[in-house]
Amino acid sequence: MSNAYFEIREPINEPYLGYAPGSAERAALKERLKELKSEEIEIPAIINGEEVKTGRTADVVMPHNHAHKLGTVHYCGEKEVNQAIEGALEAQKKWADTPWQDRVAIFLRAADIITGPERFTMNATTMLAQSKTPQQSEIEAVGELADFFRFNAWYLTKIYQDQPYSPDGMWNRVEYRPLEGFVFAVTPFNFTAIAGNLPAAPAMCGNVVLWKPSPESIYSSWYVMQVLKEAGLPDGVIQFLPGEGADVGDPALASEHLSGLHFTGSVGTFNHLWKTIGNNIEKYRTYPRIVGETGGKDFIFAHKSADVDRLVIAALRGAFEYQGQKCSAASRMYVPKSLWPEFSDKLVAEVKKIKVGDVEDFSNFMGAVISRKAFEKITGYIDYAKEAKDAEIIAGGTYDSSKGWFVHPTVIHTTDPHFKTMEEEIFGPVLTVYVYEDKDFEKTLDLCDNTSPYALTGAIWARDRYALKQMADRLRQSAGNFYINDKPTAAIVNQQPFGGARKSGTNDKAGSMVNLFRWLSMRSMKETYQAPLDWTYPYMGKE
Ligand SMILES: NC(=O)c1ccc[n+]([C@@H]2O[C@H](COP(=O)([O-])OP(=O)(O)OC[C@H]3O[C@@H](n4cnc5c(N)ncnc54)[C@H](O)[C@@H]3O)[C@@H](O)[C@H]2O)c1
Ligand SMILES: N[C@@H](CCC=O)C(=O)O
Repeated sequence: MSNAYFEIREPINEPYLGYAPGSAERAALKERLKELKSEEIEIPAIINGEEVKTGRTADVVMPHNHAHKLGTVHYCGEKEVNQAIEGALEAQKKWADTPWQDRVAIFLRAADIITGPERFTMNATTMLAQSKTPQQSEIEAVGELADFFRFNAWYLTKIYQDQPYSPDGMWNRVEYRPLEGFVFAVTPFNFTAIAGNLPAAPAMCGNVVLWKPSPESIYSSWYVMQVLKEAGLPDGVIQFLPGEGADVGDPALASEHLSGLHFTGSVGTFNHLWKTIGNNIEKYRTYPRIVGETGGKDFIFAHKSADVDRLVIAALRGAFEYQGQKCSAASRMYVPKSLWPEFSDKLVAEVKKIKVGDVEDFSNFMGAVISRKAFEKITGYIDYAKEAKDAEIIAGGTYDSSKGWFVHPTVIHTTDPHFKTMEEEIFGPVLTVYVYEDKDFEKTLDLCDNTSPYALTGAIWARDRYALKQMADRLRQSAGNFYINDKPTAAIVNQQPFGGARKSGTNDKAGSMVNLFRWLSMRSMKETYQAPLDWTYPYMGKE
């Protein structure tokens, strides 16, 4: 390979297709959905490029039609994890020395496969596996995933170019090495883009990765792995290890070669993984980097000067798109008394128009929640609100699990700012609103800041500029992604780097240079042109 100094063009965000009636993309997507549904697939592990069928299987079904089987997945355990670690360390010898341009070319090619020939496969598999509408699937399984690959490739070149100062007589250099060992990527069910990015970002930096996808979205994760293989990812660089959490997690975290954890999921799982790493700390050859993005209790805070019509739409989309199963979803709201009658009338009227059902019916705005477990958790909160004296359900509150895990968009009005559903992450289509006295604006900002242990996303609404400033200042630590007169969801790579602090995670912003730095270990190098020939210093000279 030539030693030429290569550059890649600054990417732009992938434009989304609209899937409007009569469009070619709508017809193509419907066709792909039909094809995929007509077949059952077998999902093995992939270790060193080989398909491994363990025989410990589980059914893969659709959340909106749980009787429909999409396939069978083979689960891994300690034996397969240990094989994967050994194979990854072997693959690392070549991969870590592969020039950056050859590494990133694979991910740039994968982005073009995702947005080109496999676009409708990517969209359709996420619709079927995670019950997303075509819109919700397009923005992430196609748009965001391709953006992650393209922008991370570009950021990486910027990092490599960042070099230290060299005074006369020397050349100071920094080498951005991959970590020594393997990175363990553990991914959540709700975003195919996150599932793909968590193993890909460290791999692009020259690391080898064990990827444990979520059992609840294994179907779309499998297709991401196929795209990476198709793009030329060498064997062993990303080991695909489906399985139950601890079956894969315990042996991976017990290895002396663990060099990093790239996690997105719930705070409970992250705390467990962090503690396990802490307990194993003496074993490791290097201190593992720990990156984890976790839950949220995301807010919308309205001032009395807010534009009510726009606020209603932001609340509806922010709370109910993808059934509220976004870590960023609006789940608590603070509305001043002076706006409440108009706001609640309009919000309830709009929520009543929402259609919930099979995502293959494109007139639906919402599909099903991911699993029986999620359904029971969410409906438990709804039932709790139904019984509570200090809360009233003003929209929704109904659910049906006979065919799929359907929960209707639900709005709770509470008189208690610490009501259970104002404080705990529900991860479903439930929005709780607390109405405050206009004169208590400042006190309510304090309340908003102190109510939840999370600090992921938040949105403030006002026309009054001074009020906006006051809100932004007071809520500075309340959200890592902060929105002004917008909904708190739908961050875009390279536009709103994503992540939160407090109990929402380490805020290492997915799809940013900050994230990539976590998978690189700097080696400072100083080359001296004329090393001294004399060990004495001038101050030692005779007076
Ligand atoms: N902050 C963010 O960027 C962000 C993005 C998406 C989702 N989330 C959060 O993720 C959660 C929803 O996702 P979920 O239900 O998939 O989360 P989860 O914590 O239940 O699972 C996440 C992953 O961890 C795995 N896991 C569980 N126990 C494990 C163990 N002992 N060892 C190894 N792996 C283990 C699961 O199998 C899954 O792959 C919500 O809390 C949501 O807020 C956060
Ligand atoms: N990045 C997504 C949320 C990812 C978490 O689920 C958003 O901004 O809505």
